[in-house]
Amino acid sequence: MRRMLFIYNPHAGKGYVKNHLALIQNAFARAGWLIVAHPTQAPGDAKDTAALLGGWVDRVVCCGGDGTLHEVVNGLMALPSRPEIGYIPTGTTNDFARNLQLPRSLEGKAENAAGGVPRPVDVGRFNDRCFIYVAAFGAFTDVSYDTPQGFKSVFGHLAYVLEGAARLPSLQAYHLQITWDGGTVEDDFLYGMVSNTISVGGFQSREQKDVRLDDGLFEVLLVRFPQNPAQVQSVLGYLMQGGKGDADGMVLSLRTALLEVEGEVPVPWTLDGEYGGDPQSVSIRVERQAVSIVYGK
Ligand SMILES: Nc1ncnc2c1ncn2[C@@H]1O[C@H](COP(=O)(O)OP(=O)(O)OP(=O)(O)O)[C@@H](O)[C@H]1O
Repeated sequence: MRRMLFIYNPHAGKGYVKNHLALIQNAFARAGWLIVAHPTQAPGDAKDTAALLGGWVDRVVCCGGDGTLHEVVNGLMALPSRPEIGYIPTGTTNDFARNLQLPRSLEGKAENAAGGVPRPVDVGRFNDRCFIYVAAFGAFTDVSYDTPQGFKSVFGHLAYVLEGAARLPSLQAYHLQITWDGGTVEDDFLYGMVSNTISVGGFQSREQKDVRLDDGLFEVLLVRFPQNPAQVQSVLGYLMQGGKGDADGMVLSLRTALLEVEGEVPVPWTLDGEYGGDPQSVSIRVERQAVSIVYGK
């Protein structure tokens, strides 16, 4: 019998999954899986459990938000041989899940996690950690990990928006030297993002429109720090038009398998919406097709 490890965060989103565990596990059993279920007990538990038991199962089904998926991927990346990943998004934002064209109903999602086709997906290596869909620094990147989970659960997306507005005056410039496969740039930056996803927080850059999750390349968006009102307008216009154009040279967008970021001071990053530390130098490498995720028709 094929073995499945079912890791779920009972608090993700509004704790929605707690009332639907029988439906989900029934779909797994119907598809012939032997199930070991583990509700996460604390931050870090999904990663530890995936690393501890991942080598013993054929598939790990992760149920929660982007943070839980991030942890499961980090746990599995520590293994020499990795089981397939099924994903049932039940978090507040579920940004990454938008890439997977999952069925709308929870039962459909569970059936997909149990019976769908595994497809290769690239993983980003960020110094000694991994990320599945985004690593970012600068404006607003602290919002997703700075919001207490309880608050976020009740007010959902509204929390992100309110926290973001409260932080508008505290925008900071980061002086960075950034090197990628095809060039290098040194400047003051407002925001930077390395991603493997069609959108982040609902925003889509030009490169993200035709993303492939398994091409060995991540999309990079770098926004220079605006030095005068005209540049502020250019950046705002870019954001409001949903990532069209290059904002009069204020925005750089490219694709690469490697990105090195050198700061003059420590720079706080977020990885998949979780706090990623504040390293002064960062090396990001794409590990092509490092995991298999079950999705698509
Ligand atoms: N039992 C637990 N108690 C407290 N925190 C937990 C527990 N289990 C998991 N976590 C942590 O909760 C954080 C958020 O989880 P998750 O991403 O699944 O849900 P979410 O925040 O509702 O969704 P999203 O990330 O999509 O906004 C993760 O960093 C995870 O480590």
